[in-house]
Amino acid sequence: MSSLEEPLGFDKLPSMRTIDRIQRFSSNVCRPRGDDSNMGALWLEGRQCSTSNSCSEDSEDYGGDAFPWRRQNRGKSQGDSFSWRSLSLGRNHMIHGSHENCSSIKRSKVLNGLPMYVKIVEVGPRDGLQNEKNTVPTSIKVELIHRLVASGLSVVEATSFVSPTWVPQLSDARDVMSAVRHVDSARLPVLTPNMKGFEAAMAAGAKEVAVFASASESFSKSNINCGIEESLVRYRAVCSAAEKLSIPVRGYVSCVVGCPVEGAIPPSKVAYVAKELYDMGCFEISLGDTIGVGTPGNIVPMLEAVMSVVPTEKLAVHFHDTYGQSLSNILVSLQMGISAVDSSVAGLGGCPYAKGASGNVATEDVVYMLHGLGIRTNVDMGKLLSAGEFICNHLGRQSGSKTAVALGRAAAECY
Ligand SMILES: CC(C)(COP(=O)([O-])OP(=O)([O-])OC[C@H]1O[C@@H](n2cnc3c(N)ncnc32)[C@H](O)[C@@H]1OP(=O)([O-])[O-])[C@@H](O)C(=O)NCCC(=O)NCCSC(=O)C[C@@](C)(O)CC(=O)[O-]
Repeated sequence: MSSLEEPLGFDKLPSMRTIDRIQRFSSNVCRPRGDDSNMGALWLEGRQCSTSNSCSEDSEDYGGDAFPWRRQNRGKSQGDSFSWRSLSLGRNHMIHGSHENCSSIKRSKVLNGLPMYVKIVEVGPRDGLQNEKNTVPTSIKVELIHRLVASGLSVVEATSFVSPTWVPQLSDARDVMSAVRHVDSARLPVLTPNMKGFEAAMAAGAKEVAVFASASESFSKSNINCGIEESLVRYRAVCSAAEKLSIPVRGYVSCVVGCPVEGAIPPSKVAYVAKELYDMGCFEISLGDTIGVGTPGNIVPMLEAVMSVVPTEKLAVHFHDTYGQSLSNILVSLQMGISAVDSSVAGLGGCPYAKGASGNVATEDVVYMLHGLGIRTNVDMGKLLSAGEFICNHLGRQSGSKTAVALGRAAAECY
């Protein structure tokens, strides 16, 4: 067994003793109801509601030492109640996800440190499609972006201004960006590996960019043809040019727990690269488990190391689901105070330069879990499902989202 295949122990994990107190309310999707038919909704022990209906922690019941990393993600709620929009699955069939309000949420020692709102960064049109063998027409990519934005996602990574030799699938970056540049209801960042990419992105109308470094020297070389230090020099140039134009720059760190060449990556290396990106001006650092080998056992120490040098509210997590660990990794990240999560519609994705990398965690599955936890995302599940169905139909394959498959099956059974 290689070091990547060996899961780490549970000694770093928060206690899950009370997890069995969570009771899931089942739903009958064929029978429209407005009361308790919550798709994925959980009654949580541990959240209390003030008169303003914002959930608060029961700090007395909840010894602060148990989760020393719990911190500031309070007060992100933008509304007064958990109100699920009705989810349309077909002609006459609706799933009502009304969670009523948080007064219905009971107390939980395990789950009450979670944020009230999670920002989802949809990476499907970029990370999701970059590895597709067959060329996806520009018009399909543009339509996908429009559908994802229409579902309520506030950030949709649109494409990459990288070398067309390296990533042929995204060689239409300029045309994609030109077609969506006037979208103003969401942010549409694009990847830029160097100044050439940055300048091309600006010329095409991009208003936000992302740079992507690696915590693995070998992966950096195979992905962007230079080592970590040289990549940081390039990204400093991009950040400096971006600052002059008031363009926000997001920073990625890939291979945060494992590299296809080097194996396990020490948390200190991840922390180093994350801090460099932060110091050069990246407004948010997304920590990518590029090949999906992480478990909460190694994600927790990695996050602890990064959080010691970069503020928690500046961090996002980016998981690939190779070993089916993404949702547990996201949950533990939320418990540690993170409230920005990358995901890809229908679970599309994988890096062409990371052997063995599978799809990103599916946005539908993330939204299902978050809504089940009573966490707001502003995403309309019905519209998200339809965006996933659209791209899967085009690609001629079943969705990689278990939620999409289950809800699709449930809808079909209604006919
Ligand atoms: C970085 C380079 C460009 C270096 O590639 P290089 O071959 O070393 O570049 P070069 O500077 O030697 O130039 C060679 C040619 O490429 C051109 N070139 C140079 N730059 C650009 C550009 N921006 N756009 C278009 N063309 C470009 C340049 O103009 C020149 O053209 P020529 O003169 O020969 O005609 C290349 O390695 C590259 O594009 N790599 C990107 C690979 C990629 O996109 N990988 C997937 C990203 S996913 C990821 O990193 C992980 C993440 C973020 O998803 C998180 C996670 O999952 O964990």
